[in-house]
Amino acid sequence: RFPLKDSKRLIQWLKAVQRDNWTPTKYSFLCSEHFTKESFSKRLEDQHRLLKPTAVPTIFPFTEKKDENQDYVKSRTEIASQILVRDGDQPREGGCEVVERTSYSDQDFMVMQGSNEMEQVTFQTETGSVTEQGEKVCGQVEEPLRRMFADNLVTKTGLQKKPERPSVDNCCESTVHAESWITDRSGVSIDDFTPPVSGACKFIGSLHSYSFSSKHTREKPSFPKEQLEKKRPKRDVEPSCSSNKSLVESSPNSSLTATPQKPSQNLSASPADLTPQPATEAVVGQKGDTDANPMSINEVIISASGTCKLIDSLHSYCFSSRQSKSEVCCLREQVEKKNGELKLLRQKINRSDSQVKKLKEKLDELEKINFPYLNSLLSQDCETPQLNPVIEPLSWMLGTWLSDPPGDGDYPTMKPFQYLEEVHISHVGQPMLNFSFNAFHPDTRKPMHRECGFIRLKPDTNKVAFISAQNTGLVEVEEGEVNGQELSIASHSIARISFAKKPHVEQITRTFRLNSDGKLEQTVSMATTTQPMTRHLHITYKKVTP
Ligand code: HEM
Repeated sequence: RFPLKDSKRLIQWLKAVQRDNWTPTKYSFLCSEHFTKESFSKRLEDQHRLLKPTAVPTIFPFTEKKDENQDYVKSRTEIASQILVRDGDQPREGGCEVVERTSYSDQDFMVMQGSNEMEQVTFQTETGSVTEQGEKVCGQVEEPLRRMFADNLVTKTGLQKKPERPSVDNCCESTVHAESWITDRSGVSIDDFTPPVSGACKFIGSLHSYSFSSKHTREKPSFPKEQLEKKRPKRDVEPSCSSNKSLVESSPNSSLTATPQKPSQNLSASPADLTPQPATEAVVGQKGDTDANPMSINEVIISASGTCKLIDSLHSYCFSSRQSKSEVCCLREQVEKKNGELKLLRQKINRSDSQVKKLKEKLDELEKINFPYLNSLLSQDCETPQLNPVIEPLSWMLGTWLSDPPGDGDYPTMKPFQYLEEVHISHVGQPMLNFSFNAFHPDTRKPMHRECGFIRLKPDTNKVAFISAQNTGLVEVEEGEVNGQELSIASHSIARISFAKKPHVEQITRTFRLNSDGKLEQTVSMATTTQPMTRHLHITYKKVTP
């Protein structure tokens, strides 16, 4: 820094600088290149190079010597006195972050012009290697981050607007190199890095600006210098990434109000990583000036890269969050699609249910047809009237009976056959029994022989009359006796339709018996016009109703 408080030395400096119409401020710095080796001493504790309080710059490759010009010297003296009157504040540490390359009379020398506005950027000679280091660090970060960093740097410094000056020394080479690195990527907006339509990303993106503005705030650290010095790593220490904590600590005056929580386990840098590192020797002046410890550009790069890494790690949460949201949306679409399919399936099921219901009804009908005896069972719901006492001797015949096993049929004129038969013998309170015999084919369940009629008892006797009408066109009356649980009857009269099939039956005998096992047994014999009395049927029934 220019020794603004030391008028004598300030005049010497200004005289040496030979710059017209220029007044140094507390943000003005002179490059260490303009001082002899002897102008520096080393700090005992850390061997840090310090400018001696008596140092005056002497190294200036001017082609013209103006130091002999008395007017010029006078002018320098006036300027120095004005400064002393106007500027009573002691320059503060870190008061300059950005330096300006200036020249005078076609001669290049370095004056670092710092301001809170970070107007311009120039690298010092010494920072060249460190800048490369910074670039290396930046090069390790992802391209979007680099671009974002460059964008921020350009935006903040207005580098694009500054015409590039020809370089004449190492400092300037560094400058040019850095500028080209920056301007090559200057067209990229931070929005390019920030995911679109993401409030969180925008917010985190805004933290990048804080990562730079926080450098400004380091000009005015809230903690004592000693504390700061302890936190500072050595200059030759490789800068590392910063943690979230360090971000907060390094920005004591930042208006950052949100503190991201635990951004990444990978970022393990200590809080000291983001504390201002010692500026290059070129910007260190006398003892009083050593307090002025501005951020050099390499520190900006390094710290910014570390901070940007940190902020970048926050973005990963945004991305994962957005990815999760995307997955949720995807799943929601799938669920909606499945719901649609489910709705269609339900409609199909309803239709199927309806069809099943109809089929079931049809099946019931078919079962009734195929198993007419079951159908008969259903009809048993009717309340049975009181049994007429007249027919009490035949009461053992009451009930519904099913063939068990299938009945056997034979006759000399035919092959033996089997058949199923259901028998209903009931009463309605009258002095007679109602009966129906329905035979079915055992395999096809097709109806075969059927007959129905009445069984009457002659009151107070065991004489029984059996009146039957058959589907073959035969009408007959059989009479006989009931003895116990056996009824034996024989044809009394037979009539038939005129077109009855031949051979005509001429005689019929039957026997009903209730066996000891509770089964009803029937035997039918007949005589036809061609065959003598021969058994035609034999069957036993199992009672299926109480
Ligand atoms: C009391 C009752 C019945 C009488 C009077 C009767 C009478 C006859 C007569 C006259 C014939 C002809 C015989 C021949 O061709 O030589 C016949 C045949 C036959 N009957 Fe009966 N039948 C009776 C009950 C049944 C029953 C319950 C079945 C059981 C399914 C049955 C099944 C047959 C069969 C399969 C034939 C031989 C084929 C035919 O001529 O249709 N009959 N029956």
